[in-house]
Amino acid sequence: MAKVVDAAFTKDLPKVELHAHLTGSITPHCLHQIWTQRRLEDPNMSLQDPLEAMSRDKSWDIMTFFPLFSKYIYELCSTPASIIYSTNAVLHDFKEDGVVYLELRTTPRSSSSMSKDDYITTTLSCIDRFPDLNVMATYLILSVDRRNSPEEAIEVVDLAIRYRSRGVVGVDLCGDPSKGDVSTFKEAFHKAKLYGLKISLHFAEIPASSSLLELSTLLSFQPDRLGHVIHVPNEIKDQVEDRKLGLELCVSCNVKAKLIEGGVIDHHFVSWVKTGCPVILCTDDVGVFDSTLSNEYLLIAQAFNLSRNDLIDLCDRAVEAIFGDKHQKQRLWALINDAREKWMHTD
Ligand SMILES: CNc1ncnc2c1ncn2[C@@H]1O[C@H](COP(=O)(O)O)[C@@H](O)[C@H]1O
Repeated sequence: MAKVVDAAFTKDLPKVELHAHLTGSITPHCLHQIWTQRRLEDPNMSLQDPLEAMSRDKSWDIMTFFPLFSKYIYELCSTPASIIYSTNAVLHDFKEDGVVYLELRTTPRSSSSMSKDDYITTTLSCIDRFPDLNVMATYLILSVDRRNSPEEAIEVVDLAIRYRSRGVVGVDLCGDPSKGDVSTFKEAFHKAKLYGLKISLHFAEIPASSSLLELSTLLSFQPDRLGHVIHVPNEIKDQVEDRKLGLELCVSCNVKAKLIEGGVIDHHFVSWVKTGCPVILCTDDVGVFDSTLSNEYLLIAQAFNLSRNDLIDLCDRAVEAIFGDKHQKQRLWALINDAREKWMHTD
């Protein structure tokens, strides 16, 4: 009997998740709990119920997606209590899906009841206190938003340096790709590199953010990994391949936010997986796009006719690109070897 790739198999795979935005990973259900509590405290609160605002039949594009955070979820999750509740839920959800190593990324933000420092220490405390740390190791990446000023970007890097000993492993550049001038962040990313932080960059998400100038500037930041890599011109593709950069591919996000034309079968996974770059399947924003990491593996297997061994190999290569240390890598490779052994003997 052929050994099928099904949901039980992809859930059991020891997966690493390297591109998950914390706020985008909160489910509408969890946000609804926070909304309900807020309504009890303030019956005049006018924010829409997340079950409606983020209903599953809603369709997203670049114009509607980014304001969902800046104008809605950030309003809802603006207190330490809501950050604790939602971060714990996100950690629990990834662990339940069979994630064994997680790098969560988040943009430091403040509100009337917390500073950026408070936001980060609150998130790090949730990670420290997570009861299943031995099952799922979690690290934090701090994000610079493309709308940030150069000073704000340096502030993010300084925070990352300050909280390094507590589990911050790198910095990211994210946000609406139609906004901002990436060259203004040179100094910030240079400082990050100088202090030994790892760098991941959102790269070529839309045609407008894929000019030779922008992509060459981003490569000059010496990134360790790139996210999305959709509209990459050939000369830049060669450089990415030469450097063997880790590539964080977010299939459902790209399809559902219409960053690519067509469906999963049309995804650029197929062109990158043939290169020497480690390809890492990631969820991006599971709370919005409603596809868990195990489901991403299933979708890719179905679309490209991949076997169990192909998926185990994919998990194996992904480990090369983690920002964690060699002990984490050894732990992950041991888990992957165990999975290979187990599934070889299971129908
Ligand atoms: C198409 N995918 C994407 N492309 C670019 N940036 C994205 C993103 N998905 C999420 N973000 C960035 O992550 C923030 C939310 O999480 P945090 O508040 O940081 O935890 C968004 O505001 C956006 O800046």
